[in-house]
Amino acid sequence: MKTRKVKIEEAVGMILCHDITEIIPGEKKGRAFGKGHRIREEDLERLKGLGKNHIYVLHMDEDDVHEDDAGRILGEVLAGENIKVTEPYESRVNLHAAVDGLLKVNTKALYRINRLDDVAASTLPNYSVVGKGEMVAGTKAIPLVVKRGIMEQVREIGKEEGAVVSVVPFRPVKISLIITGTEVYKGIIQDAFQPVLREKVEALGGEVIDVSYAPDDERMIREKIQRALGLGSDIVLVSGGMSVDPDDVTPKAICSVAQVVKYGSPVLPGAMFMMSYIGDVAVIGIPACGMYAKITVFDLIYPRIAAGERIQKEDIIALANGGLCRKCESCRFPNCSFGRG
Ligand SMILES: Nc1nc2c(c(=O)[nH]1)N[C@H]1C(S)=C(S)[C@@H](COP(=O)(O)OP(=O)(O)OC[C@H]3O[C@@H](n4cnc5c(N)ncnc54)[C@H](O)[C@@H]3O)O[C@H]1N2
Ligand code: MOO
Repeated sequence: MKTRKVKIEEAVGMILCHDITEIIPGEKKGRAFGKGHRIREEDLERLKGLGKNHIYVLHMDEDDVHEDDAGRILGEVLAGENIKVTEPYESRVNLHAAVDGLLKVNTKALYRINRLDDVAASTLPNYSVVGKGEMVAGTKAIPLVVKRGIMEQVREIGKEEGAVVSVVPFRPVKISLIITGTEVYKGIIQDAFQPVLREKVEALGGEVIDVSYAPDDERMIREKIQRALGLGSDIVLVSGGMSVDPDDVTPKAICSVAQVVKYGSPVLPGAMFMMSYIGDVAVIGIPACGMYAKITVFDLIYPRIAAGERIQKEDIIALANGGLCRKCESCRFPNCSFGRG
């Protein structure tokens, strides 16, 4: 890239080769003059007001890519399924969710792109629940022109690793709720679990097809799980009785019919969580914190299952970093560090 510095008085009639930005603190940040603008006599006062006594006139070499074109290439490479890309502004391109769903970030590709000089890309955290239209990633060039070779490497990473961001829509899953606890079963206390779980699954498009109650009895809980399977459930949620009391028999009941992925999660709240499967049906043991804490491990794992992911042991272990809830007075999840390691 060759640049020539000229006094603005001498620049009248010349083509501006870069944007000039105007910032009025607290009021606006915007383009005062765009790339390609021919400097006119009447522009001089405004340019001086922006602190510009000189402008750069650019000569771009064959192997230079203008920042806006670099932004376009980055957007193209980053965008996967259900992503819409904006036009560049000062090289920045934003990527938006085209549907409601689960954001998937290809972190390896993201890191490889960011290891290159002169380009940057950032995303919302992997596995965020996003709404249609929401911005999920942004990307831009750092200098005014980027070497073609760098942009070729960006494209190469895209070819090797695939897209960086995509949104997977939630499946219309069928859910059975099994609420355990002798005190609830006998009507000594009112069930407070069902409304919490129902709201969370319905928010992501799930349908509660059955709700049943069981006392702290291993055999009866097992029978309820088997019954839920017979009803064609995609997901079975079993609440309560997940801890260490002699009456806490839910883990045993789940173990007796399902393949356990993991009992215990490095997430607080949610330590007594159990993830298991019977074939493709996810059977999840949810400790009582899932009822009284606003957000638990369930809120981190459930959206992934609803989006069709099969949860592995490593997925649960990986939640440890960022798995500690700050217990803010007023919960701001997902705009906080919980589950964002
Ligand atoms: N000695 C220890 N005690 C506890 C531990 C521990 O490690 N050592 N872990 C704690 C953690 S962490 C959690 S979380 C809870 C897990 O509780 P459970 O899943 O076993 O829940 P329950 O014992 O069945 O019930 C606790 C509490 O909540 C009420 N409950 C349960 N289900 C309902 C419902 N559907 N509606 C309304 N209320 C419900 C129940 O009556 C109890 O009062 O364990 C800690 N303890
Ligand atoms: O399962 Mo308890 O998990 O931490 O509040």
